[in-house]
Amino acid sequence: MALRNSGARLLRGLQPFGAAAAPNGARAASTASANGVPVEVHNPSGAARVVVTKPLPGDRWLQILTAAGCRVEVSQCPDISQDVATVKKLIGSRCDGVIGQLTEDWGAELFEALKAAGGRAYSNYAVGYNNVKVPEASKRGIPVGNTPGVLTETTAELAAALTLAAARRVPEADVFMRAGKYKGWLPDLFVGALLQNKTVGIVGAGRIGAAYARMMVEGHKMNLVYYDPYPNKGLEEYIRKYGELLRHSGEAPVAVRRVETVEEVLKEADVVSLHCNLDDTTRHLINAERLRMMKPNAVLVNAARGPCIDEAALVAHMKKHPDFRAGLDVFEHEPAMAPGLADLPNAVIVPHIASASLWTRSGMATLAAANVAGVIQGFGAWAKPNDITPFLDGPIPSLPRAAPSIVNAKEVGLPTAA
Ligand SMILES: O=C(O)C(=O)CO
Repeated sequence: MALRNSGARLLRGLQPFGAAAAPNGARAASTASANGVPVEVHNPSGAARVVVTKPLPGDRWLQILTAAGCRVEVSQCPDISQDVATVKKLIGSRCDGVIGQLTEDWGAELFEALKAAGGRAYSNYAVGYNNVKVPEASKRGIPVGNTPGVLTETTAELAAALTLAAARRVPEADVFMRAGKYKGWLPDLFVGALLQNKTVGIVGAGRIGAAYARMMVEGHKMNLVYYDPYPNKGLEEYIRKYGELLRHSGEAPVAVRRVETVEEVLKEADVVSLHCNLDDTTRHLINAERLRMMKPNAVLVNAARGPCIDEAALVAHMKKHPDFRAGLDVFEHEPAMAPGLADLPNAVIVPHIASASLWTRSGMATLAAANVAGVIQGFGAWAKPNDITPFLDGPIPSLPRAAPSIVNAKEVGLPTAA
């Protein structure tokens, strides 16, 4: 069921993102039609045409594109997910670049349409890009951007919130209160799990996984066990130093250990949080067999990608083990949920909002725009993709002359720019 944009905005209680924003020096938006799809047009006389498939928050992204001489057309299509046919209409016969969404299927058909329209750049408005068949873009010489760095803490905070909510049964207790069922304090009312001094396990110790691990280790003095094909020495060092600090203060120190297999994490941890990319090696990483390896009262958190968990197997496991808890931000077949999931009191479920802080969502827009504007202006790929802060504030004319994060820079021969 496609929710209409306007309805969704009402639900969020927000003004439409970017509507009629007139960035410095640019004229206010007008409306037009791109092959029947309504669009809002900014900087109509811009030399390069850039399509943005959804309204985005803030207006720095628009300032960046208009300063780069782009005419910007923002889709006003009311469907939440725009299908390939709609995006092709938006691309039309001339399009220099697109900022697209993780809900769109960017494969051969769309990259062919973009190439045929003279397209030179694509950026996902997301750090994850499992919706993008990058080799199809590379084959056509189109750089693909993403938005790392600005989601790290926001996403990790939501994963931590899901962990606490699941461990301490917050949504269940909230529903109970609202139903007027609270008749007085009881020793056994909504008894949950204490996190302090337990073991948190993470699968994937990249930026977001490491930030989450720090939050759980520092905040709750948990020990960390992690699986990642590559050691995260910085994280290990940080936790060792924190352990030393605790020891000096007369407290039990915390420990960190990298293990060789996902199974070791699952067997050992009281809380397991997934922070891996979705690819063929991580699809159904958590299946019935691996769920059985976990402690029957463990907490499983997923703010990565839904298909990393076999959701039907999870539902069956949670029915059998009512003390097993899950905190899920993402779902295998979004926006649908596996039958029975929504009825489980031991599941905490939220609608893919891990990156939903205004700072992050605006920063993602800035980075996506800088990716597209950078490539269109002939800049190379930013040499320090782990430090995108120079793009986030400061006057637009002084931005680095680079595209902040291009995932296939090497494949398309984009040079590195400092
Ligand atoms: O950026 C991503 O990959 C998301 O899932 C949404 O923020």
